Amino acid sequence: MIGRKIEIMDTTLRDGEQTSGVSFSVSEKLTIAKLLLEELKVDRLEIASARVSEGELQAVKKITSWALEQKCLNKIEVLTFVDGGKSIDWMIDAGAKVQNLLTKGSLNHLTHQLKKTPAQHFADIKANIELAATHDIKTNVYLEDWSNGMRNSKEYVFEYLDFLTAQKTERVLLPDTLGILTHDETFKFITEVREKYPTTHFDFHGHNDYDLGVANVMEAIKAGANGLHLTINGMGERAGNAPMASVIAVINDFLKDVKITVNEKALNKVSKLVETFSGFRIPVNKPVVGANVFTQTAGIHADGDNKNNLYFNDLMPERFGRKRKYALGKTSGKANIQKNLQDLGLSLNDEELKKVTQRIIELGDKKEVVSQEDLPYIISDVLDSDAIEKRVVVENYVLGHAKGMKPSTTLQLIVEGVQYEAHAQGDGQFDAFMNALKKLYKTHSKKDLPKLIDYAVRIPPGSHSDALCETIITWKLEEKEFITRGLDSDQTVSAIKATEKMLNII
Ligand SMILES: CC(=O)SCCNC(=O)CCNC(=O)[C@H](O)C(C)(C)COP(=O)(O)OP(=O)(O)OC[C@H]1O[C@@H](n2cnc3c(N)ncnc32)[C@H](O)[C@@H]1OP(=O)(O)O
Repeated sequence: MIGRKIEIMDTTLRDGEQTSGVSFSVSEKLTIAKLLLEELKVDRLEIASARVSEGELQAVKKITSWALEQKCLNKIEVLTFVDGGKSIDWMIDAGAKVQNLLTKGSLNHLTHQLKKTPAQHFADIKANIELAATHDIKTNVYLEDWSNGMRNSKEYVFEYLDFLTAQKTERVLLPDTLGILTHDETFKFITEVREKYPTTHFDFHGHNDYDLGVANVMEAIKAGANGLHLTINGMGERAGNAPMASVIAVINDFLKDVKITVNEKALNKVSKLVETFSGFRIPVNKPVVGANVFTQTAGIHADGDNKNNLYFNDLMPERFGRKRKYALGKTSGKANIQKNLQDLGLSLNDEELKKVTQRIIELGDKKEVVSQEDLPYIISDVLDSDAIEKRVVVENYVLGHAKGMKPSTTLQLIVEGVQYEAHAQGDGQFDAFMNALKKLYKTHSKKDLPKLIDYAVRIPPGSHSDALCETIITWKLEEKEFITRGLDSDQTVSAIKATEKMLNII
């Protein structure tokens, strides 16, 4: 089995669409189909179940007419039923040329759902395959509930496979329909069918109910499966199917004798598009495609990467069209900040770096997530506050806001070493703060306070986090206007910080 080619069949548009709450539009299905074949370069696509709806028929028509032009109609597959020809009529109308015929792979399903004997079922299947052939439709056959069949009605499964392998079919599709297999059983069952039917093409279709989807797929390949059914982002019925991105990474890194055509660099792009169209959110810790999986959070990791990429593994983000990131927060050390500064083309001396790191850790302690885009604002705020000599310190304050009462502030201010206190009310918390400040100034200083003439609050431009809020205040003293800024996770506090800066520069 050296250099053995494994076919990758993507069933995002069929089984993936069986994710509860997901329904792709006609144009979304066409866009995804094109991307899967042209950029991701999977071998085959299952795009729908027959007879489902008028919208599904229109989507299949659009995809088959595009595939006909591209000369890849043989890569487009539709799940059909043993229904006396109704599905075949639907296929003909839709212009599809490969059916994946859903048949019963366990005696339990055959007896209780179709309520037929094996002989009746085989006769119906034979008729279906022959009818399809007269319309130039090729047939792959699903043995639905095959994994249960292997556990509980193996005699039936082999009787059926004896019959099926004598029919004119392209591939036999072996689903673990209910996601019940362990990796050991998957290996054992696939080995059994492989040994008994050495020339038959077998696909394995794994579900993820026990989170064993990827492990089972790996064992199926080792046992000799010829093809795999996968979905983007692991979408699919119940807990979903084996996820495309993880499986491709596993094959490329651990099953080096297996050949696949999938372009791993396109995985992230396709995953994001499917996420957008389906509304099915990718968990942030989903291997390969999750938002967090290439982010180093711990300071020790960033330090190790600085020294000799000590915390890299083979899953390099660039392989998948992504980039490594270094998170900013409570667990950041100087190395995390350095990595982000390098990216932004900024540099700080050791003392500045220490202060900026401290500020980020403080924000992290308040559960704030700081983005790389916040960094320049934090640096400017830390260095700016540092550059100003602090004659006046806003030492303590209580901001009161209660329904049916006027907002109020008690303020303690230190001016050149002496502490003063005042209480005032206002129209809002900051207004109350300013009124308390005015009282103190009137009593203890000969200076006038500048007039507040503009007050703007914003999330720092470009920031992708909600960690910071910037208040920009324009003041007027005599004829001179000037601006101070305050940065904090709290809006009122950021305004108070801007005010404290003003007090120290007038
Ligand atoms: C493993 C999988 O995920 S298989 C996924 C199969 N795909 C789908 O189910 C697609 C969505 N399904 C549908 O749109 C509908 O169920 C349809 C159009 C297929 C059928 O709809 P309805 O005629 O309303 O039937 P309903 O959904 O109530 O029941 C399914 C029928 O299919 C029968 N059936 C089950 N398996 C098969 C099969 N492999 N071949 C033929 N018929 C089957 C059932 O016995 C039942 O028949 P009954 O009504 O005579 O008892």
